Amino acid sequence: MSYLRGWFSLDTSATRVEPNDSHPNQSLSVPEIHEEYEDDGSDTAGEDDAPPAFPAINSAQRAATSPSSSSDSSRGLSMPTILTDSALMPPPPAPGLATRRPGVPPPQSSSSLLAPMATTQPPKRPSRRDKVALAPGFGPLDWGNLKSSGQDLRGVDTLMRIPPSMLKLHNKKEDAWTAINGKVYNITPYLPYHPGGEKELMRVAGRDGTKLFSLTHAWVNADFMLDACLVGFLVSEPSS
Ligand code: HEM
Repeated sequence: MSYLRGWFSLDTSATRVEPNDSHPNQSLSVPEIHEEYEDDGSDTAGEDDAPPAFPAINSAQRAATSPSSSSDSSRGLSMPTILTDSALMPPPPAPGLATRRPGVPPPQSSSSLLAPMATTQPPKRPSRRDKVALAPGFGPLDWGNLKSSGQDLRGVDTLMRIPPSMLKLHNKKEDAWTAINGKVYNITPYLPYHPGGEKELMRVAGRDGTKLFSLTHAWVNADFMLDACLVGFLVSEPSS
């Protein structure tokens, strides 16, 4: 501790630094550097500067270490214990990745590190019931091309006001109309392009198909799909 005294006392051993030209108002008191920092015990009777044992003598950490080094540890000089393989936590009993099969659940084990079941299922195949093989040249892009070709897909000269009794007359494949959201479309040209098949599409021929259409695929934009097939607007039956 004696070496610290030089910092706090203004005794004569402090070297005075005279102000120089560049800092005329400053003066610094620099302690004289002592030869050695070791405590000689002469003026610090009763003080103990030895660092505390770490871990503390009675700590749980020390109690957990090997008793063979107890004599060293009491002086805080113990070496850390190096764990052998058998002292380490054993690895989980998971089977290798090579044994995993998609769709086959891993053996039930709470300690398994395998991915959860949901990610081992094979992709779901679409239901065959709804799948319809479209003829070559009748895909969505082909329908888009036909719509923009300028070909007449309406079959009428002007847009009409169409009551249900008139709609009803157009229920054949060669002449099929349906109403979706108040608009009447000629669906005959679209029949071979419909991804759900002709048969399903014909279920709404000659009638208001809004409900069945929305129940089947509300996300499909009929307005856009059939804009080139618009023939008129559904109106209520005229009272005669
Ligand atoms: C009247 C106007 C209709 C239009 C413009 C239309 C259009 C479409 C379109 C664009 C798809 C493909 C949807 C997708 O991949 O997400 C589709 C699929 C389908 N549509 Fe329609 N549809 C119409 C009416 C109907 C009707 C009345 C039915 C009968 C219930 C129907 C049954 C189906 C079915 C089952 C599919 C699924 C086909 C598959 O994924 O393989 N559609 N339709």
